[in-house]
Amino acid sequence: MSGNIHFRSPEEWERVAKDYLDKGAFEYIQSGAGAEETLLANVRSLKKWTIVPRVLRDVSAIDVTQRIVGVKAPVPFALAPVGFQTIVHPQGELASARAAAAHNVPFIVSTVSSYSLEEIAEVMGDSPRFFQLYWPSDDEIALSFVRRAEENGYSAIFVTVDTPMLGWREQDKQNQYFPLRNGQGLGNYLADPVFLQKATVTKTEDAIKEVASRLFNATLTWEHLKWLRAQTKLPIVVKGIVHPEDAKLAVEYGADAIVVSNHGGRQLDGSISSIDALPAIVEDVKGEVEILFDGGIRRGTDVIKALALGADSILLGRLFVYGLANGQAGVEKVITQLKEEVEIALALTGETKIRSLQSGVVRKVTN
Ligand SMILES: Cc1cc2nc3c(=O)[nH]c(=O)nc-3n(C[C@H](O)[C@H](O)[C@H](O)COP(=O)(O)O)c2cc1C
Ligand SMILES: O=C(O)C(=O)c1ccccc1
Repeated sequence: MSGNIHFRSPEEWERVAKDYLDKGAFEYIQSGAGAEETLLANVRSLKKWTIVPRVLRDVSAIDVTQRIVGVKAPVPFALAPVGFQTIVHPQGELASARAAAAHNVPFIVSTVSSYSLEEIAEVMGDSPRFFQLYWPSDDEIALSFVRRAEENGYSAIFVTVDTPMLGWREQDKQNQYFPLRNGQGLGNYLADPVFLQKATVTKTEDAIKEVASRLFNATLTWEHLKWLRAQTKLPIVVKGIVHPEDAKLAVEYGADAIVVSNHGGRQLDGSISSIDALPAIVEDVKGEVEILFDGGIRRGTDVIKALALGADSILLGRLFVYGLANGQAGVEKVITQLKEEVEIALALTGETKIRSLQSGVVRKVTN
């Protein structure tokens, strides 16, 4: 149910979230790394791409369904993996997962979710879901996460590769705001038999230390991906690619899909905007691997631009997180609003199907 939340623009969703949340939590979500050049560039570069619509093409029957990593979805977007969702709403991932399930929109559970992947699966029934792996410093724990995902109906593993360590987050340092340090985002670790066997956790403080020391793995290479490929039959999605050479390597190492993403400008500041990274990657690997896209998507027209430039589907990050300030109803409203907006934008572009969108309908302005 979307409750009785009335229409809100993306800017309003953000403003409402800002009103609801305390400063540390809101800025943790909103901010980017360093001087926030990349955070801004994600949004600004999307605005530089313009749509050049076609007319008189009978757009009376619109179909925005799309396959997303093996799932037939009613919309060409899914909810991105976002950790620590209880900093936004007490129901956290349970609320956003229920919202996704209500509309059959794929939901991606982060390794640092506040609720465990088992708890989230339970509220989702048979609705589509994927698991995002922050590969821990211990391969046995990594494998245990993957097995739990397999056993609980997650139908793909997203391996995030742009985070061998956390980016330089000035806002969070100023606010001294680190959700992990407050004991958030431990859901998957605290429910993991292999982790519990290896770590001494008698109180929350110990748990935080034990997780923090294992959470990221700066030794990862493409060989790890090869190893994972041999361990699971689930599709593997490599999240966090912006260089075409890495897109080719992802194909070579057996990825089924990639996410063209710079982590919403939260990792390497000064790195290329997602939309500017997309065309070269599409040119090199389109057709060999499914291409997902995220970064700066706030409106239906942004979705159309990224799809026209060759993305197969989109992940929503902050947009749905701002909706979550209003719980499940807020996330549902974000989903239904964006769906309608995508339908209208597709028709007004002069197309009736997502897969008919071609790069000929977009042009980059240079001024
Ligand atoms: C608060 C927050 C937490 C995030 N946590 C994760 C995470 O746990 N794993 C991950 O792969 N990406 C994470 N991301 C990145 C998103 O999956 C996505 O790439 C990004 O938000 C897309 O940009 P957008 O917010 O402009 O849509 C997070 C992003 C935000 C804003
Ligand atoms: O905030 C993030 O973007 C994120 O992905 C993350 C993951 C683990 C710990 C801290 C941040």
